[in-house]
Amino acid sequence: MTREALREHMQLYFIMGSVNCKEDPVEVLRKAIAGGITCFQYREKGKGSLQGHARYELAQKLRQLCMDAGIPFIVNDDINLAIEVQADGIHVGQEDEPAFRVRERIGSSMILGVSAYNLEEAERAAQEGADYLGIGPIYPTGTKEDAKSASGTGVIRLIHQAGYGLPMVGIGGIHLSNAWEIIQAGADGVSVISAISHSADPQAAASALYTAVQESCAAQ
Ligand SMILES: Cc1ncsc1CCOP(=O)(O)O
Ligand SMILES: C=C1C=NC(C(F)(F)F)=NC1=N
Repeated sequence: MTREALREHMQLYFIMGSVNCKEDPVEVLRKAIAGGITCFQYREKGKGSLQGHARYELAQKLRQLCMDAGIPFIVNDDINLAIEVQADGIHVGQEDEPAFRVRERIGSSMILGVSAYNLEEAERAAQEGADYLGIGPIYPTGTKEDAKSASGTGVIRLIHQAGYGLPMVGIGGIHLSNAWEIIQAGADGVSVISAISHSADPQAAASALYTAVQESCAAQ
């Protein structure tokens, strides 16, 4: 996938695991896709998360939905699972394997996403061959237990101005009311978990977010 195609897919990047949903994760993703998400990450983490065969089974079902919809299916952290289910990509955080080692394992065909909290981490990720960056947490979030303190949109502006040219999304506490600030600061899109996964109507939530991002991009 070209960098520009990937940039397009970063507009509304939904992330979810079974822990983030009250309903059946397969149904939540089906609705989110109907609402217009442009990329999906399977992030099975935290208390009560699925392991082993149950995790593999769910990953396969979610991957099939993404394939049918033509959107990238990214796996968080679990490189073996990503390779096993032939995911389109892997996303790693700063505490995980260093990006350059992950790249050695997955090769150049898989998408490699890397989390960055500040300019220094973004710089290192760019040097180590990341295909996109996830910057955050931008706003306070209750979804990731060990999240660092919310940085605000300044770090997105800083990294955008550094001009690495990598597609990037903001993440952390993003909702319909603040999505425009993420785009206005220079991100190519927004990444959300609870704004969609906790919604009574994931399709409507995704659709509203997608419209908000589209309008913010047009205003840039
Ligand atoms: C995975 C992750 N990384 C930084 S914040 C976060 C959680 C984002 O969840 P939400 O969109 O519900 O705030
Ligand atoms: C911790 C994370 C930070 N950013 C992203 C993404 F939005 F995909 F870039 N995913 C994560 N799991």
